[in-house]
Amino acid sequence: MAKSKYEYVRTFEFEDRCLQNCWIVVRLDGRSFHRFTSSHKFEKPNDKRALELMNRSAAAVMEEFRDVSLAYGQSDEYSFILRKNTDLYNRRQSKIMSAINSIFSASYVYYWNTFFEDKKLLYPPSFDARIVLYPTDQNLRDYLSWRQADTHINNLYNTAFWGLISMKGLSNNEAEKVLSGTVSSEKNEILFKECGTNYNNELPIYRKGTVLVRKLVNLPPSKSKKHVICPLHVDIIGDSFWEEYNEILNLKDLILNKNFKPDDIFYLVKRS
Ligand SMILES: Nc1nc2c(ncn2[C@@H]2O[C@H](COP(=O)(O)OP(=O)(O)OP(=O)(O)O)[C@@H](O)[C@H]2O)c(=O)[nH]1
Ligand SMILES: [Mg+2]
Ligand SMILES: [Mg+2]
Repeated sequence: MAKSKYEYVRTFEFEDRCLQNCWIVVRLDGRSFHRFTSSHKFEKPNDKRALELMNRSAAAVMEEFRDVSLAYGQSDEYSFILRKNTDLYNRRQSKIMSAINSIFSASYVYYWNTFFEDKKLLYPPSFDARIVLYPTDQNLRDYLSWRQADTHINNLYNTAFWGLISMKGLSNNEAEKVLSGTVSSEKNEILFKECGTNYNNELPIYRKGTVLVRKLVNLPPSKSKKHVICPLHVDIIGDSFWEEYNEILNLKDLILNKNFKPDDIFYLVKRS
């Protein structure tokens, strides 16, 4: 086909392929969610429905892209891990990042009413995105450990902060002063003594965040093998998670999961 004289503009495009052999991590974060969560009166410090909406939207990304082998979310952020040998979009950064952000953001709006039946969406939420490449398995695990440690630090602080305000009647400034300079064990103790709350009894979804993993399971009634995405609220810093889900780092196919109970929460991947 003859080329038009305008064709040369393509030469301005640049190559943005992710380096081979690296884990690709896409992290999304809600833009100005301090404002968004207060406009929509999210519960403090954690709104379970909002976290479940984030999880549903992240599962939509995993339904679309098989090469996302794991995702981890907390607060207004989600990280998506693509297999290190993926050739999705020829590993082009801008394509991968923008497609994931778009599916996630659209799903967040699409599923809003499923989780907030009684709340109207007042304005369009939006998310920023970045992409980071990690060359070693250890780097990838350290990245995920960093995000889960962040979940713990923020959630312990927020639980103590809002506990002092709602149960002890302190002002924001007073609560901030009580917690200033305290280490984790002191925050745990303040929560227990002042608010009667044992931090360990807080919901795992708040304390650990959510990791989305793929499983191959037998589902009733036909008992046929189905590919599902399961939200887990478990430790991903230690070795046991990585031993149980060793196919993720070893880039192996899923094997039938015998521990799966059909009343576990899961999202069915429709196109097999
Ligand atoms: N009430 C409530 N607020 C939440 C919840 N999850 C997240 N947030 C709010 O969302 C904010 C997320 O923090 P950041 O991502 O650092 O800040 P941001 O306001 O989104 O600003 P940028 O990310 O820089 O655009 C928190 O500071 C909270 O104000 C929740 O479950 N309940
Ligand atoms: Mg944010
Ligand atoms: Mg954030």
